[in-house]
Amino acid sequence: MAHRGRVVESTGSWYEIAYEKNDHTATIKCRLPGRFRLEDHHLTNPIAVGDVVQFEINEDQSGSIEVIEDRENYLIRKSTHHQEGNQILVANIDRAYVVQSLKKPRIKPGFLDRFLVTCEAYQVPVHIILNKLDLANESDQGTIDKFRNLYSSLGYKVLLTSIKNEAALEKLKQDLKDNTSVFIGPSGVGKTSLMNYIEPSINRKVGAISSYNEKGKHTTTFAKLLPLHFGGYLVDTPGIREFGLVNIEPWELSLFFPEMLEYRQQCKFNNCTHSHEPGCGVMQAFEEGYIHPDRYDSYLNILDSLENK
Ligand SMILES: Nc1nc2c(ncn2[C@@H]2O[C@H](COP(=O)(O)OP(=O)(O)OP(=O)(O)O)[C@@H](O)[C@H]2O)c(=O)[nH]1
Ligand SMILES: [Zn+2]
Repeated sequence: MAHRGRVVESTGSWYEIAYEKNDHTATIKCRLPGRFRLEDHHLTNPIAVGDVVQFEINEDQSGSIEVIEDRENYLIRKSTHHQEGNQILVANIDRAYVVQSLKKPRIKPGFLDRFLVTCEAYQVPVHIILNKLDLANESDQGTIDKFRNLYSSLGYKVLLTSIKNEAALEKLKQDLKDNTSVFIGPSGVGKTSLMNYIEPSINRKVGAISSYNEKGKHTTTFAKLLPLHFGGYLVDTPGIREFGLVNIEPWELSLFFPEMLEYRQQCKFNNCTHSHEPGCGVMQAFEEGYIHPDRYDSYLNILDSLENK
C-alpha cells in the first residue's frame, strides 16, 4: 500500500519522511531508488526537503520512495564548488519572511530587494519583517514609516517586530500556523531569536554566527523542516544566505519588480533592460517619480550582477 508524506530531513543518501499514521504524525527513513537520480541533469539532488512523496514500507520497516509529487515552488542555489549544477534547498514553501533589523545591523535594501526578486521569480509568497523595533527612538520614526510605506505600496506585507513585543510575535505565530515558512536575512537581524520564541524546543544558541557558518561552508548541508507545536513547519536552512538568482535572464529581471510591470510594456524594445535603451518606459517612469530611486538602484545592481555572470 502506498503512503504519502513530506520530506523533513535529507542526508543525500536517505530521507526522513513525516506522514500521518493512525491519527498522529510518524516518521520513517526512506531510500530513493537509483532510477530517480539521473532524471534532471541540472539538479544535484533529485529530491529535496519539503517534497511531497509517495512511498512503500518494506518488510524491515524502512521506506522506499516511489513517486515525487510536482513541486509548487522551491528555492535553489548553485551547488558548492566541487559539484556542477543547482541544489534545491527546500520545496513547497508557503511563505518566506525576509528579516531586516532597524539597527544593529541597519536595513540593507540591496539584500532585501534581491531576495524579493528571487521569491517573485520562484513564486514563493513573501512577507517582510522589520525587527528590533525596540531600538527605535523618535528620530527613527521617519525611517520606519518610509520603509513600511514603500514596501506596502509594492504589495508586500510588512510586520514590525521586536523580541520584546509579545503581541507582534503572537500575531506572527498566527501567520505561521499550519504553513511551511522560512526566515531569511543577513546575519544578526534576529532570525534565531524569533525561531526560539516561536518554537522554544528548538533552543538554538543566539548570536552563534561563526560555528553555524563554518558548517555551511565545508559540508553540503541540507535544509530541515522543524515541526511547530501549533502546526506547520519552519525551514532550518544553514546555507540559505548563499542562495542567489539562478535562472534569470537580464531582460526578465523587471518582471520581478512589481512596480515596473505596467511601464515595461511601453518600452520600444521587448528585450529592453531599462538601463540605457532609447524609448524605455521604465526609465521614463523613474524620471517622472513613479519608481522609487532606491528600488531602481537595486534593479541596476542586480542587473549588473546578472550581466557579469
Ligand atoms: N534589541 C534587540 N536585540 C535583538 C532582537 N532580536 C535579536 N536580538 C539580538 O541580536 C543578536 C543577533 O540575534 P540572532 O537571533 O542570533 O540573529 P540571527 O539573524 O539568527 O543571526 P545569524 O545566526 O548570524 O544569521 C543577538 O545578540 C540577539 O540577542 C530584538 O528584537 N531587539
Ligand atoms: Zn525599458
